[in-house]
Amino acid sequence: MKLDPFYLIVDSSEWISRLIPLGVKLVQLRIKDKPEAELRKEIAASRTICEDHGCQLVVNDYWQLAIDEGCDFVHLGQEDLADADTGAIRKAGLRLGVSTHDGDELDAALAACPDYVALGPVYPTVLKKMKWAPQGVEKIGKWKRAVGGLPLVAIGGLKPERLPGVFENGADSAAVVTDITLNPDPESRTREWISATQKWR
Ligand SMILES: Cc1ncc(COP(=O)(O)OP(=O)(O)O)c(N)n1
Ligand SMILES: Cc1nc(C(=O)O)sc1CCOP(=O)(O)O
Ligand SMILES: [Mg+2]
Repeated sequence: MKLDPFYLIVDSSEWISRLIPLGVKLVQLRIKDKPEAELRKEIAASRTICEDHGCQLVVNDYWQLAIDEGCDFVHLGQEDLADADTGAIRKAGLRLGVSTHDGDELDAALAACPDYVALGPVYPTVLKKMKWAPQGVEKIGKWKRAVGGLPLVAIGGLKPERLPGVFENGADSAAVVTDITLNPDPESRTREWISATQKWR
């Protein structure tokens, strides 16, 4: 399986309606702390937009809602992975991505037979407090050797000028939040990301 090299992460269907029509082909809906009814609505609305634009939709955390709404992927962190029914995710035809931050987490992720593995934070991130120091791009090469043919997603502090180092070290896709959502012109920045990743598409 090949992942698009530009992996956008946003926290609402409103962002999805703004940015996906620009040509984004892989997006994660990452919503925290909302009631289930609202989450379900957000996922359903995002799915419709993604389907209309040929974009794959990844749902973070809420694997059952992702199954119910017929999304493409579920992304799970290590704690969510321990609690999730990965058999049900697969049986429903969804693919699975798993976060990793150290060697033990990589072993646990690989044991779940995911469809991609994410490594982060490659650079410092302002989005959330992390208990891991920035990994650096060299760690991407180490991870790629360990995951073999499995797609590897790099995440954390990524910007267009950091992409050559990320891809040259073996990442297959680069995930981004704040470089786009906190940019004064998110639409233009999204277009920049699409063209900056073209060479790896
Ligand atoms: C592509 C990608 N990589 C890593 C994460 C982080 O997932 P997780 O560790 O579950 O943390 P939260 O995003 O839930 O705060 C991700 N979401 N996407
Ligand atoms: C959500 C998330 N997970 C990470 C991990 O290392 O698992 S880093 C991260 C934040 C990514 O946001 P930005 O592109 O703004 O740095
Ligand atoms: Mg999570």
